[in-house]
Amino acid sequence: MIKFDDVSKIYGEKHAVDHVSMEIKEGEFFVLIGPSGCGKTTTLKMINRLIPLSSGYIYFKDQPISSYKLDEMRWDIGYVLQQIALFPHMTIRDNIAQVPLMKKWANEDIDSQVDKLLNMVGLPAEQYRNRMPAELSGGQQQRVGVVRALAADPPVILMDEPFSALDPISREKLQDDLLKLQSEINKTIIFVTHDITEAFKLGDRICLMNEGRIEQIGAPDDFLRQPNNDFVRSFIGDMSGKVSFAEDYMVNSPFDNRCPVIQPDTKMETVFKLLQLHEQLNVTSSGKHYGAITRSSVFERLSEGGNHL
Ligand SMILES: Nc1ncnc2c1ncn2[C@@H]1O[C@H](COP(=O)(O)OP(=O)(O)OP(=O)(O)O)[C@@H](O)[C@H]1O
Repeated sequence: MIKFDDVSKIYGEKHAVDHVSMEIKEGEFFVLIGPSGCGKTTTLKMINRLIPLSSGYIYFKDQPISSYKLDEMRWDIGYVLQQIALFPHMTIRDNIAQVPLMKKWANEDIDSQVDKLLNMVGLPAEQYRNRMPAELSGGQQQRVGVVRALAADPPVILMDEPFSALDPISREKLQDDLLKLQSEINKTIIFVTHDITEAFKLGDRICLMNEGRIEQIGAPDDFLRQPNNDFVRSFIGDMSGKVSFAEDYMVNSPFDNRCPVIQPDTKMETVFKLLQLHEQLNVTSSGKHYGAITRSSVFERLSEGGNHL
């Protein structure tokens, strides 16, 4: 869907992005992560031509991005920022309707699209479509930002730290909702964050950058099992402790035969996500409820040396 071929961006002497080649597949949730200043935002903004390339090529649907008419390309690539700027004098509906209007959608199609998307992100359309932005909380405005980016049905959405200004609870909720939304609409999402937990939770694949270069690209599991080098190891450092815990859990879990979500062949990253990112798992099998387990109860019992959960 998006391909980088030896792309660089140079400011003066500095390579903000340094000979990057990578491919982002259709329908993929692709996360760009790395320390501050490593080139994440520059990489993202080159895709929708907010920043011109110094050298190399970026392809969108097999065509160089420079071959598209700028407006039309941007309509096909939604964009969500950390601080979304809704037009304060327009209703939520009108804010969302801007790109569909430019694409000359019929009013009734716009209305049904706005309502459908608002409902999908947990803002019942009846209640929210006619409100003004000032009547929404920060988290609700961020949801509208996601809807606005999706409004004209673009195949690709770029997201630049969209949840980083939110409190942890709203942030986790929005991450969950975005994952659910992604499973329903199956867009290609390229998501910038500097939060490793967020990257592991959301990403099908993660691209870890450092000083404009790619240190590693792969599924979360690849990072955990086969970090490319010391930089990767130290970047995911905190995560590795959690991994050995998840591995212990896999080995010692008495739930293997009962828990429908954790089976002996369940990918480690799935177990990891379940345990680290959900405080509680409800364990059921064949309609029978075995009760709820939490991370801390697993921890406690494993550390007692037993596997008698
Ligand atoms: N317009 C500019 N002029 C000069 N240097 C720039 C410009 N924009 C970015 N840079 C430099 O390019 C490098 C990459 O910046 P970029 O914003 O892509 O990093 P980032 O990984 O997104 O960082 P952060 O996580 O802090 O947002 C940085 O060293 C930055 O100082």
